[in-house]
Amino acid sequence: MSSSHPAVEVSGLVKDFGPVSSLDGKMIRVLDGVSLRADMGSVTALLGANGAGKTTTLECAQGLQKTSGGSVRLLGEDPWRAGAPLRSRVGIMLQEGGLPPAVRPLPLLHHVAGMYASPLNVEQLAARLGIDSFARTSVRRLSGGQKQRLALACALVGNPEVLFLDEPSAGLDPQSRNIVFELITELRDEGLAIILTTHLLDDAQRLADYVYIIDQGRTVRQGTVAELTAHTADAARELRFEAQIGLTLPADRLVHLDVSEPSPGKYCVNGALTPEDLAVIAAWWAENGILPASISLTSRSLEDVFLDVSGRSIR
Ligand SMILES: Nc1ncnc2c1ncn2[C@@H]1O[C@H](COP(=O)(O)OP(=O)(O)OP(=O)(O)O)[C@@H](O)[C@H]1O
Repeated sequence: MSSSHPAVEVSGLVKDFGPVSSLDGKMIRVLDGVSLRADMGSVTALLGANGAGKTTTLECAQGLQKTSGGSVRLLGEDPWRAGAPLRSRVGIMLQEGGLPPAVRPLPLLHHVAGMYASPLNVEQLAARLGIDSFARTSVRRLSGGQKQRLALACALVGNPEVLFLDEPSAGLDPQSRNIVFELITELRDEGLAIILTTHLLDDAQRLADYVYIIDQGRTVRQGTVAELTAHTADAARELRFEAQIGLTLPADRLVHLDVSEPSPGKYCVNGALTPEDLAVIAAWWAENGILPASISLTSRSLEDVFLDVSGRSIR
């Protein structure tokens, strides 16, 4: 497996679509300077809201879309000009799946496997992804989550070095999601480069070694999940607890924090909480004979980072 190049290197990527009739025939710029790098043996996530430009970035990196500017390298080559040898080293799972409706899963997987020099064992892969349980059903009758698992198997069966996954957890129930996530982690540990898109912060948080936040066609923040969530200057935490309705919290002793009762009996203290603040709150509970029904303390999440950089929630 070659590791002399990054698996994917995108620099200043620009993509225009059009001409668009509703814009008087003008072009529309959907990517305006996306840069990223994905390494072998790592999971790289492109995280962003619907329409941010994640799929278009992947398609340019895969050579499925011609770029309008900037540069793209896939395993050291220009993917738009590259031929079959490069494509055989790359697995792609598109968002729509692109599966032929009339075939059954196992013949389809055998067919795809037959196009590669050293494919994975079809039966083992099918068993691993639970595809054997719906092996006799034609693609058109599969549920969304079943199609998703089959599309993942099709992307994998050629034994690729680089795997692109567009929204891999879309439509999966929690059990299938765990199976797919375990497989992705295992493939990463075996040395594959995995590049995935997601608008689910939890997916990025659970899977990604490195995250690029894409917003309005630009890379706006990048780093490991730990780096992105650990800006000391704004290391926010949130304390939530449930108790009697209508309590007045000691806001005068917590002046640097945001103290609220967002819904009756549910209290929230937000901001750069210190151990001393927690002691103040615990003392106030004791003084007033309050035993909360539930307490939670959470750290700054990727969601907060996304809010910071884009000014809005990802959902
Ligand atoms: N062929 C096209 N012609 C015109 N505009 C397009 C075309 N393909 C995508 N776009 C626009 O480009 C923008 C980015 O789309 P893209 O699919 O890359 O976003 P995304 O981040 O993957 O979103 P999602 O999470 O919804 O899949 C959107 O505004 C979309 O409408």
